[in-house]
Amino acid sequence: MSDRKKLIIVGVLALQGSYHEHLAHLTSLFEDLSNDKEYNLKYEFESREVKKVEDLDSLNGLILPGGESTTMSILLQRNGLLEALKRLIQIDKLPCWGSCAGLILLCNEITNTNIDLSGKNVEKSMRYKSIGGLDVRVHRNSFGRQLDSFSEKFTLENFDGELHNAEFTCVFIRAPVIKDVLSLETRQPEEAPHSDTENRIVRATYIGDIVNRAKPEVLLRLGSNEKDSMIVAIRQGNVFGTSFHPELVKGDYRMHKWFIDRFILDSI
Ligand SMILES: NC(=O)CC[C@H](N)C(=O)O
Repeated sequence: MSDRKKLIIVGVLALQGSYHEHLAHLTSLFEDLSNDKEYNLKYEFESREVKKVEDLDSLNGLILPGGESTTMSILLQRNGLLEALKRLIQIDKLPCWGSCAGLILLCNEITNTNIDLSGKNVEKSMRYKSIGGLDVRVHRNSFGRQLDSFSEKFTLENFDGELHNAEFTCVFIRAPVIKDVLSLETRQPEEAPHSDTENRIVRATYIGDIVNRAKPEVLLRLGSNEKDSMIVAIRQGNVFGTSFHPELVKGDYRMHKWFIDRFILDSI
C-alpha cells in the first residue's frame, strides 16, 4: 500500500495586480504535474487566493504578484496581513516569491517610494511599509520613461536545476531594480515616520533570526559589469524575487515549476 500523498498548497496574494495570471500558470502547471509520475505518486497540488489572514493557514508557499506595491502595502496593513506575513516569511521561513511589485514588498529597503502617495487609492496617513525578507535595497520604477515597459530574452546562467542556462522571456513593466545587497552588520532600524521625499528609504522591521540568515544570491543581473548593479532576480533562503513578470508570459510556467521544486519541495 502506498503512503498517502502530501497536499501542497500554494497561495497567491489576491488583493490587487496580476494574481489571476499567477493562478492560471499554477493551474496549468499542476495539471502537468498530475500526469508526471515523479510528482503524482507523492504530491497533490492546490492553489489558493489569499485575501485575509485566515487564508494563510497550512500554506506551503506563497506568491506575491505584480501590480502596484503602494496599494498592496496599504491593503496589507489594513487587513492585518502585513504583520502575519512578516512572521511567516521572516521567522517561519515560508517559501515566498514576489514578482515586480511583489518583489518590492519583500525587500528590506525601498527607495523612490513617494510616487504614488498622492494617488487616490492611498490614505496619506498610512505609511508605505514592506514585509521584508530580502537584505537588499530596491529602487522602484527604475527604468525611466522610454523603457517603462519592455520584454527581452535572457539566459538564466545563475539559476540551477531545470532553469540553468535556460532562455527566458522577461517582461518588465515599470519595473524595480535591486541596486544594493545590504550587509547584516550595517542594517539600520526601521525609519521613523517623516514627510515623503524623492529619496526617502522605507525599511522593513526586522523580526527574524539574524544569525541563521541565508546569504542573498544574485540570480540575474542586467548589464555587463557588477558596477551597473541592475539586479533583477535574487534569492535569499526561502525568499525569491524577480523584477519581471513570468506570470505574463503565456504558456511558459517553467519559473513557477522552479519555485515549487527549489523552494517548496526542497524544504519539505
Ligand atoms: N509591474 C509592476 O508590478 C510595477 C510595480 C510598480 N512600479 C510599483 O512600484 O509598485
